[in-house]
Amino acid sequence: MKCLCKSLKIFYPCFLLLFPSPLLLISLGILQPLSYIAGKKACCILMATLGNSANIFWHECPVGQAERQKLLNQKGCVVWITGLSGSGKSTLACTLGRELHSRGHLSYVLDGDNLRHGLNKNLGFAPEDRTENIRRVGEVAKLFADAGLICIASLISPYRKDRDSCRALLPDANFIEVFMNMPLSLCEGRDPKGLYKLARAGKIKGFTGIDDPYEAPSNCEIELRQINGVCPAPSEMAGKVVSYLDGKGFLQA
Ligand SMILES: Nc1ncnc2c1ncn2[C@@H]1O[C@H](COP(=O)(O)OS(=O)(=O)O)[C@@H](OP(=O)(O)O)[C@H]1O
Ligand SMILES: Nc1ncnc2c1ncn2[C@@H]1O[C@H](COP(=O)(O)OP(=O)(O)O)[C@@H](O)[C@H]1O
Repeated sequence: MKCLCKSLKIFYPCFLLLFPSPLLLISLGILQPLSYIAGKKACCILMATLGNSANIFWHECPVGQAERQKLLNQKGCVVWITGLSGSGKSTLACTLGRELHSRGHLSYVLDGDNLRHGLNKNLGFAPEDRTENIRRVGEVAKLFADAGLICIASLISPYRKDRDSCRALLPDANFIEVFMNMPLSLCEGRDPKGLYKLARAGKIKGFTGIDDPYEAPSNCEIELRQINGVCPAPSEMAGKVVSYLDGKGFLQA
């Protein structure tokens, strides 16, 4: 075996030099597969140029998502709550987090307002800033799901293409979009932070629902709305999400 590996070590690079495949030639400079055989193990290192980074390598760790999920007895996923300011996103996120916790499930809330105090404090509310905000949170949510957690993201996330980009980061079933379909009049009537009042007075520019668009989802998994003009209690809405997660098998490994 050792002898075979030694021969491969010598002959494999020579073979590639003498007979480079068209695919290898095309990929040179963009993606360079470097294979080596050592002892009984064969591993493949991918060197890539991604975004603005060159010469970066993916390092695979021995403990994977499946093992973490088994440890936690649940499946990692992202519950993405979208809706107007004042529609009840944060309330639902926290109620859901509490409910999952009481059932013995590990979740984590990524709230737009809170993240803007740290990770996203260099971003404002111009369209490109909102897009970057959602992109970052989408990537963080993906990591939490990979860690095996039920990640609850609650952000206005007003643009459909940005939410769809976050969805595309995960296997489709693992991104559960929850639309807080509450009328603007209800949200504005609540106005717990007085922001709608300021927006109506022209003191805040580009406020979602007033002078910046909110694009309602067209393919969400869960839609929450008023029933006979009454908004369901947060616990009722959280219950719907828990039932969905349970039904799809996320609450077991
Ligand atoms: N111009 C403008 N438009 C909308 N919202 C505004 C704006 N300025 C400040 N705020 C406050 O910021 C909170 C929304 O942050 P998000 O990160 O969720 O927004 S976004 O997804 O990037 O659009 C939002 O919090 P919620 O009310 O919890 O939604 C507001 O309190
Ligand atoms: N299901 C609900 N029924 C009644 N009031 C609610 C409900 N959900 C949230 N609220 C109230 O509405 C206001 C806005 O809720 P919040 O969760 O902060 O919304 P968002 O995060 O979308 O801005 C808060 O004062 C909250 O107490």
